[in-house]
Amino acid sequence: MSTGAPVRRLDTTSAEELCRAAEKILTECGTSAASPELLARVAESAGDLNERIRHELRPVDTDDGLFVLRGLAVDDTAIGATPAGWATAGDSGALHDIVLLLLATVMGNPLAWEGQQDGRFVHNIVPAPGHETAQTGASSTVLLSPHTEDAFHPGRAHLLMLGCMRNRDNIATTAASIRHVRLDEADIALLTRPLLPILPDDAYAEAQGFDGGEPPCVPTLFHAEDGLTLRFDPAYTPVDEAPPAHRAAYRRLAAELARVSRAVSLSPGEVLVVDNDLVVHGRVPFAPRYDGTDRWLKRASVRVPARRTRPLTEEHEHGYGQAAVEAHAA
Ligand SMILES: O=C(O)CCC(=O)C(=O)O
Ligand SMILES: [Fe+2]
Repeated sequence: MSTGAPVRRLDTTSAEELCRAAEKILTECGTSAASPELLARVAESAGDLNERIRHELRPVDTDDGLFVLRGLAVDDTAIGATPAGWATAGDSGALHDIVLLLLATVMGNPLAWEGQQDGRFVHNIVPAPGHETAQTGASSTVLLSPHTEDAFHPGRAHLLMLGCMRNRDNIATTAASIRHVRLDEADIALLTRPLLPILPDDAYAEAQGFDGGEPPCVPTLFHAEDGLTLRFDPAYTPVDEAPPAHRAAYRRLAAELARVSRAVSLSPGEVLVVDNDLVVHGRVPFAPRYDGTDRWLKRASVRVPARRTRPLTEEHEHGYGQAAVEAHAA
């Protein structure tokens, strides 16, 4: 069930075609872990997918800044137990990693990070013991505050994909679009000024130790050709260092995002696609089960070549020494 999110539906033939393509690649490569061979096979296979699949994966085209793709199936028995953490997930649900990579490749260029989840292109998002209150995907009992994915980095995704494997308690992802927010011109003017840095989040231990330069100050809002975009991660932004007027504007933006926030509870097989320049996402708190039946999402990040949704000055940021790795040659 998804509350109010635009839905796009893959027909059965297309879903089967995707599944067969993924099975073939998995048989040939034996794993969904990144390798040049796997990525080459994904690129080739994505190029052969039918027109209807391409149509359903057209760019996000409403102010909601997201859509839910339905029609794919997940066999709850075949995927096995929910892994106890990303580090031990290995090839669990590998077929679905490859399906997600194929979809990501139709929409753009999948991204991986050397410093996150062993450089995999598809991440496992599961609650992990000891991380309950972290501000990362591994948390559970706290609200994961609304954020732009990898906001600290100039190479962050344009699109974020969350594919649902299991979600027995219907735990919602939250999503709030900057295009639904009401702010006055003075607040917008303040928030388009580069006054505050966004520091690397707790999923990036190495980047947090970076000593190769000062954290760059970045604007929170940006006037792109087709409207406002945002780069927002309050849990990793030292908002208290800004002058009072700026702080107040930042708080009003946060309140507006909370006001327009929607809950999207994914069912197995559904894939949520979020425009990471328009929408901040998070997750409601929940009680982890830790018995192999926990909520389990697969996450992929996508760069869309030639998108003009960000200030050009981002190109000069050091990115805290983290390198985003693109799956396919540009
Ligand atoms: O668990 C969720 O619904 C979202 C978690 C999250 O922020 C992410 O995976 O990037
Ligand atoms: Fe996230």
